[in-house]
Amino acid sequence: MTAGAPRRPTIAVIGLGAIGGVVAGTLAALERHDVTVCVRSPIERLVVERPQGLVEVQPRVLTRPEEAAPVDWVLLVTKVHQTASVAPWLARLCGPGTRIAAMQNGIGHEAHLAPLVGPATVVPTIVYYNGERLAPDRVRIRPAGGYELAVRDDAGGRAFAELLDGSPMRILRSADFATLAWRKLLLNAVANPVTALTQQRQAVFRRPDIQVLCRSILGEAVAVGLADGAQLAPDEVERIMAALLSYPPEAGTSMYFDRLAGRALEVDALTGAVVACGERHGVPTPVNTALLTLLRAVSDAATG
Ligand SMILES: NC(=O)C1=CN([C@@H]2O[C@H](COP(=O)(O)OP(=O)(O)OC[C@H]3O[C@@H](n4cnc5c(N)ncnc54)[C@H](OP(=O)(O)O)[C@@H]3O)[C@@H](O)[C@H]2O)C=CC1
Ligand SMILES: CC(C)(CO)C(=O)C(=O)O
Repeated sequence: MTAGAPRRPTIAVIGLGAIGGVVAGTLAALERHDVTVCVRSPIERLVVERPQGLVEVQPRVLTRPEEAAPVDWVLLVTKVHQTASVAPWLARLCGPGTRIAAMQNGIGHEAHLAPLVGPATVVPTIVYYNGERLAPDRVRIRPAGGYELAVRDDAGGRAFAELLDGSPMRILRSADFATLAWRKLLLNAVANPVTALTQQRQAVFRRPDIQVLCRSILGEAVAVGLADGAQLAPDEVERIMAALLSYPPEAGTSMYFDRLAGRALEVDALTGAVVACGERHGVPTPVNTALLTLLRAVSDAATG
């Protein structure tokens, strides 16, 4: 750094998979930040395939938490069931001024993360783009809908959005983040289980019989969301169906790729969250409960 030049924001990305790889590559390509990736296996470079063209970057790579020091931003981009395993990274990277963008599907991340982040502030972030990991050092983004990301319209959310200023990422700032988080959970309640259980990419949602199933999953989940305080619309089921069908047919889902690879599924944070919330509010969820049972059996067999 030259004398007098402003200090570059420091950003550590934990979870260099489909979503983390895209955001790490996008941030590093801006050349405004010091981007570090925290990984289990080192990489030489990171390539992001975007509709705007390829980006190739060489972020700083750390493989051991002991090498890490507090940063301005941590981007937490593991699956939710992997969060506990990154506690040693969080312990080293989080200081009083650190903000943590929780770029994970599901709801309630501030509460889940509170025991792990010490004095740092959690900034929940919704991810709409579809990511696919093609190799440990290569990812692809498939955008869908009007935005790639959404944040709360508060100081933390706005600061996160500023990190990506000048990039192709379109970021929604919302005064009703809780409702957006529920809408994203509704999308995941159909997209992820159906692709994982059928082992088919999102083309499967073009089938009329699958659409009937999706509407029953969503009918229950919308009732749960409303009971939980989300401001969902009277035609919410159809809105989510339209959002689902806005993804390209060749897109997978995060759970589909885990199923293909024989990894544990992020089931408790998604279908599990709908069922657990339904139980709390006394809203029956028989279809989602059946999916939960099937997904847990698949996931347990994979890790067994
Ligand atoms: N994929 C998608 O299209 C979308 C995903 N999401 C959400 O984003 C989040 C991330 O999903 P996605 O990117 O698909 O997941 P991936 O499985 O592609 O990536 C997860 C990454 O976390 C890493 N990781 C896990 N545990 C550790 C650890 N202890 N130390 C270091 N690294 C670790 C994995 O590393 P390793 O390779 O070593 O296992 C992997 O690189 C999830 O909550 C998902 O639901 C949201 C929107 C879309
Ligand atoms: C909405 C969707 C399906 C986009 O990829 C997703 O969030 C996921 O794959 O987990």
